[in-house]
Amino acid sequence: MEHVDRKKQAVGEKAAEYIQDGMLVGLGSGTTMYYMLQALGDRVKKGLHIRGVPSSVKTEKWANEFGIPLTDFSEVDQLDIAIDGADEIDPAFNLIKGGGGSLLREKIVDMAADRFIVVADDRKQVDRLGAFPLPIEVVQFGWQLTKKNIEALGCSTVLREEDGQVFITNNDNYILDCQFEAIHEPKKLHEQLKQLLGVVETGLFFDIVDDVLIGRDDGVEVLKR
Ligand SMILES: O=C[C@H](O)[C@H](O)[C@H](O)COP(=O)(O)O
Repeated sequence: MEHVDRKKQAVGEKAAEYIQDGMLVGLGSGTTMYYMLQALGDRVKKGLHIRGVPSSVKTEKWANEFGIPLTDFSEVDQLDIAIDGADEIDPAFNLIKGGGGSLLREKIVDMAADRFIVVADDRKQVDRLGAFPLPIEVVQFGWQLTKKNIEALGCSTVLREEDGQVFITNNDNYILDCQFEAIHEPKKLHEQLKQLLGVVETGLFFDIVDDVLIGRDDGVEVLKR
């Protein structure tokens, strides 16, 4: 296993310990979450009773493989806890998410939770957001116009592709990866972007994180709001 994967595994396993019997759990997406789901599956096999709401088709598939019982927002409208990965985390616990293209469902799931815990390895900690291109989910129709309107806010954008094909989200939208010089005011930028026709959601998450678990060489560091 690669060094960084060991850190992801350590935080994933630590995060699974936060989940208590009877909880409704928001299940984030990404490679770090894979290890959380694996550890949670082990606890379920040992008798833990929980139900999870997955934030992507891939997370749903992994949860099924690990035997984690699932539900959805037709049955529940509040979650006890959500655990999710991140692409960047600043000192104020603002996040960039969406590197895997799941930002919209993740935001719906994470914001429905009473407590939101982020899991990441130490490469994700930054002083200021923006080195990682900000993923923005846009509707397919007229995406070229939406791209120009986003770029007018001061960034360059790339339409995301995967395996030579345009990447399509679980919600049948596109992702524009937007490189700003630096993101000084995440909330303000998010609000400006949301005004633009064609923008479905941004990968900026703010004001919702409770704890951050960081995987380091010497173990897992727990940062509290
Ligand atoms: O769309 C993907 C999500 O926001 C992920 O949680 C994020 O990209 C982090 O993923 P990973 O743990 O694979 O670095």
